[in-house]
Formats: sequence, structure tokens, C-alpha cells
Amino acid sequence: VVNGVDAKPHSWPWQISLQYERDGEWRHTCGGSLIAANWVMTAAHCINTEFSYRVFVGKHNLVEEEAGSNAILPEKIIVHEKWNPIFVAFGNDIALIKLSEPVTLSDQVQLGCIPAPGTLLTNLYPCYITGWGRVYTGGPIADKLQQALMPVADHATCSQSDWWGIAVRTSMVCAGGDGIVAGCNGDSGGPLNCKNAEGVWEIHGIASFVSGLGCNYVKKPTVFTRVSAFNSWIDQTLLPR
Ligand SMILES: CC(C)c1ccc(NC(=O)[C@H](Cc2ccccc2)NC(=O)[C@H](CCCC[NH3+])NC(=O)C(F)(F)F)cc1
Repeated sequence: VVNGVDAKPHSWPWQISLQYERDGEWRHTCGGSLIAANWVMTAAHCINTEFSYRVFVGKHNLVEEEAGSNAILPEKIIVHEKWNPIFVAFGNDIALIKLSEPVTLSDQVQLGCIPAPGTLLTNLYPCYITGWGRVYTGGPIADKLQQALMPVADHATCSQSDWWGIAVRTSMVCAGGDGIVAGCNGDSGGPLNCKNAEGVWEIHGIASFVSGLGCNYVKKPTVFTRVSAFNSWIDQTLLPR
């Protein structure tokens, strides 16, 4: 997250760190959200079938051992069947990770809520991006979980020709675009957190892409997969048959 602040530890208890193993070391690659005791929602572009992954729950500082955190191996990873790795602009940048065992919920490990199907947020609706991604374009990833207020840019705004134009679909949600605050590499797969009218936090987006010209680029808001466009896919994956 570019120009974010350290989150209060465990204040986004559904946020996970998706890590892959390289040279015997586990490395943070993406964010994700716990949506059931044994299911994590992340971005399809985070998944590379050549890698082995683990899901770290209950984390705040990635470079410290923390009581109450737990690393779990996936049992299976389901990438949306319409995801096309060639072109992130086609959308469907969503994947579900079934954990090899259900996590124990606690103050530090909680489930995130999915919005009602079809929910669209109005322009400038206040949401927060959270993640351990780069703290500036090309920079290091964060040790401590970062958060930043990122108002929604509705489709009418985000699809303007000097914004994302036709690269953004209605199955996506945009946030930010002020050239200051943005998601960045490593925030991929993480949540766009928005409080609903009842004061309940919901996961409205899955961080998908930013401009190749730089993460915080004016009129190029961070683009998220719109979760409320995938309720049935999620339900059918979690509850097959
Ligand atoms: C819509 C289409 C033209 C399009 C395709 C790709 C992009 N952007 C990108 O690909 C930029 C490139 C980049 C590298 C380094 C620093 C900043 C940005 N990376 C990204 O946007 C990556 C991964 C996207 C998956 C594509 N294989 N996503 C992210 O960084 C995140 F966190 F925002 F989700 C932007 C637009």
C-alpha cells in the first residue's frame, strides 16, 4: 500500500498473507481474506501452479513470530474457470483456497463478510485497502500490515477515457486514483474493506491491478475484482452439488 499507515494490530482479522516457498524460504506474495474457517478468497493472478503455498492467518508483522498466528497448507486451490492469465483486464481475477484444516477463530482470526449479490457502491464511498504490498512503486513490501482510506471511483468515473477506459469492467470496482494512495504489488488478492449501512465491514473487492506506469498514478485507481459479482460462484465452490 502506497502512502498508507500501520494498521492497529489484528484490526482486519480476516486478512491473510499468502506465501510461497522458494529456496527453502517462505515469501509473502499476495494478500487474501478468510471467508470461512477453511476457505480463503484471493486473486487468481496470485496463483502459479508451479509453486507450493501456505496461508498465514493472525499476522501483523511478517518479520516477527507472533502468538496467535498460524500457517496452514492448502488442500486445494480453485481458480475461476474464466480467468485468463494473459489479460487481467478480462476480469474473473478470483480464486478460492481450501485449507487443509479449518482455522481456530479468535480475536486475531475472524471471518470477513461478503456483500449481498449485485451490491454497487456509490462514487467516493469510503473504503480501506489493507495489505503488506510495496510501500511505493518498486519499493520494499511492508513488515507491518498497512491500511489506507481509498474512496470508491464508480464505474462511470473509472471507465472514463483518461481513467481506465474500457480496461475496466462492471465486474470490477475501482478505488483511489488521487495519485497518492494506492495498492501495489503484494497487495494483490487482498481485500477492499467497506463498512455497510449497518456498520458491518464487508469485503467488496479483491486487489487485482494497478497501472504499469506506477502504483499510485493519478486517474489510474487500484482496480479490484467486485466480490458482489461472484456470490453464486463463491457459494457453488464452497457448497458444491
Ligand atoms: C488492463 C491492462 C491494460 C493492464 C494489465 C496490467 C496492468 N498492471 C500490471 O500488470 C502491474 C504492473 C506493475 C508492475 C510493477 C509495479 C506496478 C505495476 N501489476 C499489477 O497490477 C499486479 C499484478 C497484475 C496481474 C497481471 N499479470 N497487481 C497489483 O500490483 C495489485 F496489487 F494492484 F493487485 C495494468 C493494466
